[in-house]
Amino acid sequence: MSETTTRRPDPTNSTAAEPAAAVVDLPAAPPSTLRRVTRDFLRKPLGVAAALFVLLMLAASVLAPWIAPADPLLQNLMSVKQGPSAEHLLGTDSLGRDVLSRLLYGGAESIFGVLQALTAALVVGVPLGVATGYLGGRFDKILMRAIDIKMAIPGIIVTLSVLAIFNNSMAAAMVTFGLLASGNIIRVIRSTVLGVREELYVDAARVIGLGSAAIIFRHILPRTIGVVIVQTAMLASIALGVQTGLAFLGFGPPPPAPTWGGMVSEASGLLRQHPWMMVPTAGLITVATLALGLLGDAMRDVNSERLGRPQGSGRRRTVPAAAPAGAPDPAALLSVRGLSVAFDDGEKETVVVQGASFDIHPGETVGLVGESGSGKSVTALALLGLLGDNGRIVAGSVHYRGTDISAHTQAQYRELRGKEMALISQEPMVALDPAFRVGWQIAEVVMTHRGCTRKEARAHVLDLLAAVKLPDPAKVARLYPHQISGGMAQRIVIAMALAGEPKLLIADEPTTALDVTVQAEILDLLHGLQQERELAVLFVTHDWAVVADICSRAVVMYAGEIVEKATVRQMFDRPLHPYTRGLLDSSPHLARKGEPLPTIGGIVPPPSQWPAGCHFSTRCPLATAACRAGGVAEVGLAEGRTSRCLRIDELTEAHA
Ligand SMILES: Nc1ncnc2c1ncn2[C@@H]1O[C@H](COP(=O)(O)OP(=O)(O)OP(=O)(O)O)[C@@H](O)[C@H]1O
Repeated sequence: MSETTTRRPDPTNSTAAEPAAAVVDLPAAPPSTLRRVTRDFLRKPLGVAAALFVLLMLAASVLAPWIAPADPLLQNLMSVKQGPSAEHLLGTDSLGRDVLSRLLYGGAESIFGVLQALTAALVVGVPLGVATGYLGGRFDKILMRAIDIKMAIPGIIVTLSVLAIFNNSMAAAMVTFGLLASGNIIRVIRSTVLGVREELYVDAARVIGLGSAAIIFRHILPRTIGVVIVQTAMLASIALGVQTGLAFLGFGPPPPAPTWGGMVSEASGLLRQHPWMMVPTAGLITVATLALGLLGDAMRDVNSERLGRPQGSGRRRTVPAAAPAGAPDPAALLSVRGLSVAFDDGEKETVVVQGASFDIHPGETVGLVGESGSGKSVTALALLGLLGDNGRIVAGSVHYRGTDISAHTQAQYRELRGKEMALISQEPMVALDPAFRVGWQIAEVVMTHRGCTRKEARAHVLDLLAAVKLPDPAKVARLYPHQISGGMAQRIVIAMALAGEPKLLIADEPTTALDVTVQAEILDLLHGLQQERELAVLFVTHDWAVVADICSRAVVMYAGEIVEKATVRQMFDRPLHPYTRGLLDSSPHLARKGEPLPTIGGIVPPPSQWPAGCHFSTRCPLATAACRAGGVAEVGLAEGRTSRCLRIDELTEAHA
């Protein structure tokens, strides 16, 4: 077996002060988020110009009583309908009132109307959009149907009815407009949240035991900010149009009070005799609308640059059978019996893991091995209650420290995840939220599970970063995920997994995404941590070299079923299932020099195409008609081994 192990640096050569190959050149500590956002925004000239205009407009409206050159109501019949002059920079109207002063005073009314609409739309739209996207299910269905119905009702009729009921109140009209517009906001935010909640860092947050509220506030809401900003800017420009339109029609403050819409209305009446008046009034509204749109675009771009593009993990894929469950092993930390998992694709439920039984004892490392599509990850996620909305355990039990957790609610799983069991995933980068410094992300887990203060959490974070052999923990803690390498990211994910001091680690191909040298370092690290902390580990892998390196027992899975269980030595010496034998023979680490690498012909059938008999029968060189006739049970063998093969006697004899 020693020939099969990978050659790795000796972990004993690494010290916290001078970690061997783990040492990486750390980038300089990043500027603060606000500084980066400001710097990125200042690089967008149109956005800056729009922001300046909007700020100027707001300031001018607020400061109108102090900066307006004249009283907006003061009439001067001696100088009516005048063009721009030194005395009246934007001319006068039909009663000789100063147009600039009236525009300055009228701005407050328009801006106030826009704010009323935005407040109503955002207060209703953002929480409902986030809740419906995150929770899904019946709440989502009912809300979406309600929005469909609301969309079918003409908004103008509703607004005019409200104006009639509320005595032409502009405030009532703008709030109504905001409420009507909230439907769009709900939809747009919902679709963003639907994408974000599938991200692995959200799963990772669930794994570490964060509740829904914490996940929404810390991980979902920040990702919706860009959308909210764009929607707010778009809505502000539409609301400005609605407010000025209603004022144009004569709603809102009656004359002689200045309003932008009222001034455009007056200008349109004077179009032939005094066309100039239309220029500053309609021009201001047009430029204000344009500026709000450009500002929204620039802020959206800055936000998406800051957060990075949403990283689809591609982990989710589309998908009743049950196996009898035996008694759990009371000595095991985790005892799985007859576990079947199914996914619902909206039309039918498909079983993807069937009748899986295995145990993990305290301090033991068990390898879960098989080709891609065998059901390894689904089994691992089922143990953690992370099957998502369309997956469920349809049969069997999962006993953790003597308690069956297979029917746990998400609230109950949250108590376990992070504190008792933790997950290290395949893709460390996507398990980290790109918006936050890594130190903060680890501190969040520490505070959640250890109930300590921020200051205490900071000390724990540095200890954890040192435990995963990262040089200069204080500097690493200040980095953002995009500033670290894959190997560092995996060390940080491991530190997060250890933050709650779990007893069971589930490592789902934690080295697959890393290059070979880094893989070896991470394996060393995991092995060292497992020994130091006496952790039980379920190591999901397709790599026999990894199994040989760090596992004491192996569980082999094929097409949703466990086909063989044995100690690693037994399995390497005497595989008792044709699939295990085929897998071992085709392992590059076991290849004989000069001989072509044997392969198992064909591919793992998808769950919908599992054969009626032994699942491996379509690829098995030993399969007979009996193998294809019906399901094959798992048989217990000597030395605690099991195999799911009808020809087990011949296989045993062949090895004798
Ligand atoms: N969310 C899902 N919905 C429907 N089917 C799924 C879902 N997740 C996994 N499956 C299906 O379950 C089967 C087992 O997938 P799983 O990811 O557990 O395999 P695996 O052995 O871990 O493979 P890999 O090494 O590629 O991750 C596959 O056929 C897969 O398509």
